[in-house]
Amino acid sequence: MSILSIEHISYSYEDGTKALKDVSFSVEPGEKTAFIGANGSGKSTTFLCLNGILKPQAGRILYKDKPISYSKKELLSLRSKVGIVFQEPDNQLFAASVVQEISFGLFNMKLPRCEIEKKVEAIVDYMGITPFAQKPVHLLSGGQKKQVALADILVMEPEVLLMDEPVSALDPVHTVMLHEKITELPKEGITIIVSTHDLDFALQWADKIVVFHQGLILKSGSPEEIFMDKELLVQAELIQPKVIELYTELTERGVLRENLPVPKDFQILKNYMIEAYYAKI
Ligand SMILES: Nc1ncnc2c1ncn2[C@@H]1O[C@H](COP(=O)(O)OP(=O)(O)OP(=O)(O)O)[C@@H](O)[C@H]1O
Repeated sequence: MSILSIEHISYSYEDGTKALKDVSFSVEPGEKTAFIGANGSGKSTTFLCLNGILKPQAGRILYKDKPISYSKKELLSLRSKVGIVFQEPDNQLFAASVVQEISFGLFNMKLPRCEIEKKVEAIVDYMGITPFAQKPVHLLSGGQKKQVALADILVMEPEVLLMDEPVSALDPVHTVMLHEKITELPKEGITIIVSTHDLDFALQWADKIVVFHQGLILKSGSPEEIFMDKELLVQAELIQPKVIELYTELTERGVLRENLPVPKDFQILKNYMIEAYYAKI
């Protein structure tokens, strides 16, 4: 069973921009998927369709193999299971204080106050936002808003998390923290789709990469399949991660032996080189 799939969807905005043209793909439960593609290639529009905010003019979206019907009740139910963290947190945050913001959805679900307080406290702690938990949202920095936006969604315990550019505006420490969280969450059964321009992160993190270009999906596959395909990357206006470029060159020059697994980061490549060095002396 796929948890989320789209079949032949097309979406045009009111001004006539054809943002998606016959796009199909599916995501399995617990899978870590990265959407990559140049600016304006259709990644965010796909997110908005997946969460039911936009309704495609053609094609259909299935949640757990059942097509979504767009009735008010079903959309509410879909959005409680498929949470979206927007690229711009200001599109998502509107309550006065951080704690009120994170509690809002739980109050809407009419949970008992003590349960709400417990859940909010746990998520504030998990996301490391205790130092500014009582602050008004509009006084937070861009990166802090980003953390609150994620807490806001996580507290609702979604089954699928859509994250549009999750680390833009985050400093290095919070980038690492967020990367750790989105590596941990799938182990707890949450399916995550991330839209990112950070191809090094996509290579390390994702199980599956989906390449967007001008409203089309050019290819989806494992990080190795995608990032070793230089022609595809040129067509998609993307740049091959440096670690793969170097690995390819070292293999072609015979410095590294053939058939070593594609390295996901420079630490692995360094280990290959140390091994190659000792094999030669
Ligand atoms: N509200 C809108 N009205 C009209 N056109 C839009 C609207 N939102 C997006 N578009 C257009 O739809 C196309 C796809 O945009 P989308 O935001 O989905 O791309 P993206 O891949 O997420 O880009 P980025 O990497 O820059 O965030 C672009 O041509 C964009 O200009």
